[in-house]
Amino acid sequence: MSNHHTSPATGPVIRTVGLTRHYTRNKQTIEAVRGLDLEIAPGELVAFLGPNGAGKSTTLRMLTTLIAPTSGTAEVAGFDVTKDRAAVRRSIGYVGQGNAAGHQYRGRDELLSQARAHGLSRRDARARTEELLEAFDLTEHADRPVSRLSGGQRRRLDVAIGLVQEPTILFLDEPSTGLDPQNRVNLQEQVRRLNADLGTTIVLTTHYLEEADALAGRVIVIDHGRMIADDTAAALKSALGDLVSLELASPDDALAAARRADRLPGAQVSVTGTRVDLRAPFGRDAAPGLVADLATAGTPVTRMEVVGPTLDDVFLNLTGRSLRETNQTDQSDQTDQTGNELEGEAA
Ligand SMILES: Nc1ncnc2c1ncn2[C@@H]1O[C@H](COP(=O)(O)OP(=O)(O)OP(=O)(O)O)[C@@H](O)[C@H]1O
Repeated sequence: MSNHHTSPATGPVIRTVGLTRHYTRNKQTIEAVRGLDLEIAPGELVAFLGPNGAGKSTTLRMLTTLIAPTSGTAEVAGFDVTKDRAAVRRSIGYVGQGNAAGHQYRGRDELLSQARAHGLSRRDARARTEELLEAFDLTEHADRPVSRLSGGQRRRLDVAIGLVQEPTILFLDEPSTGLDPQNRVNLQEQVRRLNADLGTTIVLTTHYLEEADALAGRVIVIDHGRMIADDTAAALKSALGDLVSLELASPDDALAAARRADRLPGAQVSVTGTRVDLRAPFGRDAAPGLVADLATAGTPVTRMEVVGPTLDDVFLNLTGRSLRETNQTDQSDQTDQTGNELEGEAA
């Protein structure tokens, strides 16, 4: 089902073994990333999904050579991120969480000079610039100094700048944070196109479930510095299965129905009053048979609802917490964003 396993002909473009990063804060050790083993093949589109503070940015910053691993190794484009930093940097594009554009410049000029710096002809540079301005809804703001753009407009410009050079491996750290839904969709479209048309390997972080789901490809779920799942969104969801909710005539009937539902392979069953919730792989397919059985047994179902699983259900099942709630309540880790150390000059 999943197509992300390395093909023997090419080998991975990103490989980590036991990749680990600790921080020390107030004499306490924070294990931001704990023993990550990962292989990403050329042309994959991978989303790291996890709540704030899960270790997504730290992983990306190690892979882009901005910070050094505490232990373990990582190779990007065949180069070691600690021994061969310059070579790694030449091979990748990176859009961090901060702002990339110079404040006094105009957005259009920033894009143009980036495009020229990456070797595009004047004509191609102009075409690429206009295309990106259009794609990110920036055309009418393109002649304003960056300092006078809104936060969302600046974020869009950052991502556009990261896309100018069309690198073979592109890292995007929370590219759509701060974007409105329309621009988020535009961005996803750009990312998908880059991946599909040019075969660019793309690794991005997100805490938006919808984004990881929509970009599909491969989703790596990270929590507390560890990889807790790694597959396509579709596979992660289908392994969890559909939620089938049955309404019975009485609580006693509900208990009887639950006992029957419990026999389905892989079923997780709970009863609330007259309602039976059943989560099972292929729950949708099993539901009609179950309903028929219950009718025969004299405990008929009065109402049934089948809901497909979401990635949030997947996260909830793995961690016992909802990713949505985790992101709403766990804002404390956000405060440290600017305190990130930078070892050596930026890429
Ligand atoms: N420079 C730093 N010094 C100390 N602790 C840090 C530093 N950078 C990150 N951390 C801690 O490491 C853990 C992982 O942080 P990281 O930024 O990698 O998470 P994240 O999943 O990217 O979250 P976010 O979505 O908020 O960026 C958090 O507990 C964070 O507070």
